Amino acid sequence: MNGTWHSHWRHAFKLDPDKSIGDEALEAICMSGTDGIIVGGSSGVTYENTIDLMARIRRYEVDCALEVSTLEGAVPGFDGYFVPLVLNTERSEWIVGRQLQGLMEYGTFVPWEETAAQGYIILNGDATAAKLTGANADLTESELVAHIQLADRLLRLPAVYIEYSGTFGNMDMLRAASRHVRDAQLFYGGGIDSAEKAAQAAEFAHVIVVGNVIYTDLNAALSTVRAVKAR
Ligand SMILES: CC(C)=CCC/C(C)=C/CC/C(C)=C/CC/C(C)=C/CC/C(C)=C/CC/C(C)=C/CC/C(C)=C/COP(=O)(O)OP(=O)(O)O
Ligand SMILES: O=P(O)(O)OC[C@@H](O)CO
Ligand SMILES: [Mg+2]
Repeated sequence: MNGTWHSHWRHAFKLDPDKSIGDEALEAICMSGTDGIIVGGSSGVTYENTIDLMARIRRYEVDCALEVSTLEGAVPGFDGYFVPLVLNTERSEWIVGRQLQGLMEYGTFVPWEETAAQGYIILNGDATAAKLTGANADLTESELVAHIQLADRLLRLPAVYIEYSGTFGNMDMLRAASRHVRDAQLFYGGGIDSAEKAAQAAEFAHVIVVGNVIYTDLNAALSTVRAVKAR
């Protein structure tokens, strides 16, 4: 794996600027022992709600990265930036189109040392991100392996993200992905709502990302950190 600011991560929470979280819950998340907080969402992300959330997370020492999903939500001041490229869509707008627009607008301000592309492979067709980007979520295992080779070997992306947002994914698919990743950091996110599921996904992914459960069952969310750190 490449040596970058996120290369030591094993666990991350994803906070959605479009959702509200109280101060106590935010403190518990930031002080949980997680390796990083990712700020990101696939809809309703604006400059205002992103900068608001960043300022609140900034009270804590934890690494805080922005996953840039809209042009208007590109806010300076984060510790790091992830830029998603969706690999399993035929709509070039989501592979390079919006990213080029972003670079035309903010290229001079990008902190390159702290910015990493993420090759997204979206495998839950019901996820907002899948619908938005027209992702082909019904990949066979060999198609998935080809996508991993594309991201890791051909494009040499620093990170590959197996995304099942909203549902716990097929661990056989994640295992297959993990067997074919060589240099990229493998992220997994989707439906982790217990220590058991966190441990299962962490068996194959370098980094597990926990999102929605933060807003429905905070204690279950916190248990996922312990599950990964105890390994
Ligand atoms: C000014 C400054 C300092 C800038 C630094 C920022 C920076 C590095 C800018 C670079 C410029 C640039 C390249 C900008 C373009 C960014 C852009 C618009 C890219 C497109 C990203 C993309 C493919 C978005 C599609 C949706 C997607 C894959 C989002 C990822 C996050 C995700 C899936 C979240 C889950 O969303 P959620 O809402 O929780 O979903 P559920 O409903 O399923 O729960
Ligand atoms: O919200 P969940 O389903 O936990 O997924 C986390 C993350 O992968 C979303 O981009
Ligand atoms: Mg979500």
